[in-house]
Amino acid sequence: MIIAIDGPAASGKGTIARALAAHLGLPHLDTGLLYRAVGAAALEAGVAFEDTAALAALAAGLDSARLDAEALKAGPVGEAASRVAAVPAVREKLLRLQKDFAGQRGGAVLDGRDIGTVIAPQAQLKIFVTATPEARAERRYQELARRGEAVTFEQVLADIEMRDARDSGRASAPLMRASDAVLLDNTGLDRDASIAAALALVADRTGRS
Ligand SMILES: Nc1ncnc2c1ncn2[C@@H]1O[C@H](COP(=O)(O)OP(=O)(O)OP(=O)(O)O)[C@@H](O)[C@H]1O
Ligand SMILES: Nc1ccn([C@@H]2O[C@H](COP(=O)(O)O)[C@@H](O)[C@H]2O)c(=O)n1
Repeated sequence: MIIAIDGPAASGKGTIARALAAHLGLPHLDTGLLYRAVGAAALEAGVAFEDTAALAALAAGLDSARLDAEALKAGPVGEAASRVAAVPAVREKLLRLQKDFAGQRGGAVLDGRDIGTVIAPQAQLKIFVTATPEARAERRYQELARRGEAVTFEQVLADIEMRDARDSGRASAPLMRASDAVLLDNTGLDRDASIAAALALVADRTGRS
């Protein structure tokens, strides 16, 4: 069974994806980490976001087995990820890896922006997770504060709104709800309630509880 989870920044899609994967015993891929890794590599190498050939080369050379999720979740990397993710040649280089992960025997859970629309349109269950920008910014602000990053709520909200606009507005595989995706707005739901709502969708769709 393939489960595709998409949604805007800090909506909680990764939290849900991990929980569903653990519950069902399926492998999970946080596809945002791939774009974050390319963005981080571009920042480190001083590659301009306009240099699409160099960005594509960074994506092609990515070692997905050696991603440091903790380091890649740092605030500035998200903005860089969103910039490189708008480059079609970068997306092209990361496509095969994601499609292969989705297509592995037994199934998988993937979360990102284009899983239900591009990576795994054949998924048995698609969930589009969202919440208000303010709720999402508060969650991410608390997370960054716990990590010791010196940011304000306003900065986090501005970053999220800018990223959402870029991710939704780009020509290549924009952030959007697949026509057959179930909408899960978890604005008023805490972490556990959000996971429970997603588990109920799994049970409803597959009969597995
Ligand atoms: N329903 C919820 N209520 C409150 N906090 C939540 C909820 N779901 C997730 N969180 C917390 O919000 C933060 C963002 O969640 P998560 O990383 O799962 O979002 P995401 O959509 O995967 O983010 P990203 O855009 O970085 O991929 C985390 O600190 C997580 O623990
Ligand atoms: N399938 C995806 C996943 C992510 N992106 C881009 O990466 C950025 C960072 O992703 P997070 O999930 O870690 O926030 C995101 O803002 C997107 O630009 C993508 O394009 N497609």
